Amino acid sequence: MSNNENSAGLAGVTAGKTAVCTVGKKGVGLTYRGYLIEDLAAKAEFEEVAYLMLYGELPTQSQLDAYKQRLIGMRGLPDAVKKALELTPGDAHPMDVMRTGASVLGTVEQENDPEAQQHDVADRLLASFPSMLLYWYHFTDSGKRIDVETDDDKIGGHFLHLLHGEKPSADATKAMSTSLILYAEHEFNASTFTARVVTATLSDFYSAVTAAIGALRGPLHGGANEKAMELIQTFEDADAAEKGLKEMMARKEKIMGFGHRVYKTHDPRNPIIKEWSKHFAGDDAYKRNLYEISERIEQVMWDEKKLFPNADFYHATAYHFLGIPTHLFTPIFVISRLTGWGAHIFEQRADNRLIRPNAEYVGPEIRDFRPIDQRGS
Ligand SMILES: CC(=O)SCCNC(=O)CCNC(=O)[C@H](O)C(C)(C)COP(=O)(O)OP(=O)(O)OC[C@H]1O[C@@H](n2cnc3c(N)ncnc32)[C@H](O)[C@@H]1OP(=O)(O)O
Ligand SMILES: O=C([O-])CC(=O)C(=O)O
Repeated sequence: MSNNENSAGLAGVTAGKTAVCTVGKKGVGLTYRGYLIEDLAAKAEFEEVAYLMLYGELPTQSQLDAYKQRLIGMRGLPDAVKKALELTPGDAHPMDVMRTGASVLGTVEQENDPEAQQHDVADRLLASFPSMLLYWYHFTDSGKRIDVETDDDKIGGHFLHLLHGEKPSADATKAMSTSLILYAEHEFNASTFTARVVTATLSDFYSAVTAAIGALRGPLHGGANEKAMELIQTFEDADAAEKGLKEMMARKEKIMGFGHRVYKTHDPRNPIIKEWSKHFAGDDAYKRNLYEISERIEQVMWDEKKLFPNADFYHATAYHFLGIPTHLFTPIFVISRLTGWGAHIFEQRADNRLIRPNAEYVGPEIRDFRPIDQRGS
């Protein structure tokens, strides 16, 4: 491990080894186990990428078919989880619902023998996260207890089916699959590093995942896609966005969905999801306006600050055009990133050492202790 001087936020510090992913490596912006994100997004299904993450190699056709069937069979929720979701308030943030759902499942289907169980636990969470989220969503919205076990073979299609109550179009399913691929993995980002820290204490898979969800929830990480949507919707048109953005920058406000700790000029995931956003905007006046507002924000951010959209920015309008409510955006990131977290949890377990860095002490020198009755009022 290197030990840099100015390492606030561990910026620039190499905190361990991984064979899962490269981020910002010259010439190859993002790779999962050696495969370019552009190839995976264009040519693979999300379930292939999930398999690559969790089992180490791309599946053959028969392995993929079997894997999809396995995931379909793992979508049901135990009664205890349903009851807990029914008791969770409708105004809870859906990321808290994901965290709670994962935690309750971990009490019912405990991981007591990681070596034997860890793949089952990872697949179970992957398969049942959409069920948890949308069971809670419909129950608290309308009191309806939905059947969470559709026969859609793709997780993205299954998600949209549960959300809207009808089978999605092929286009919508493809867009969701691409989105899930883009969000699946990103080296030592804050949530994955959190999962590894928890794992390194020899804790269980569910604890690592619930902690990771907590880290992903914040607007400096996964929560940025929701904040980006809220921002885009505050502007009437592109000109108003330009004016508003400049005022925000004058006030030194952060614009969510822009900038990145590792990428310095662009995020390779952005053009891929931007294309889907543009595709769904089409000629529809309302959607076109939101897309144009987004493009103007992108332009202003580059002209004024040389900051570029990260993976979250155009995910906002892409999801919005798919009819997904804004507060469900970051939970979709959870469904996808579970695969990356899983890969890192397995990798950490295979070559473990407690993660426990030092701190530079900046507090007071040793001083006299005064009993409480001598400290004044
Ligand atoms: C999928 C993901 O998790 S991608 C990241 C999602 N998060 C966001 O979009 C939140 C907005 N972006 C940010 O806050 C940051 O760019 C981060 C958190 C992604 C990276 O943070 P860091 O590497 O610590 O960079 P830091 O926040 O120090 O920014 C460096 C400089 O750029 C500025 N800057 C960075 N991002 C932004 C932004 N989105 N809006 C305005 N200014 C920004 C900072 O104010 C800072 O300026 P200064 O040097 O004048 O103080
Ligand atoms: O790598 C990061 O810091 C954040 C990010 O883009 C991700 O987790 O997808």
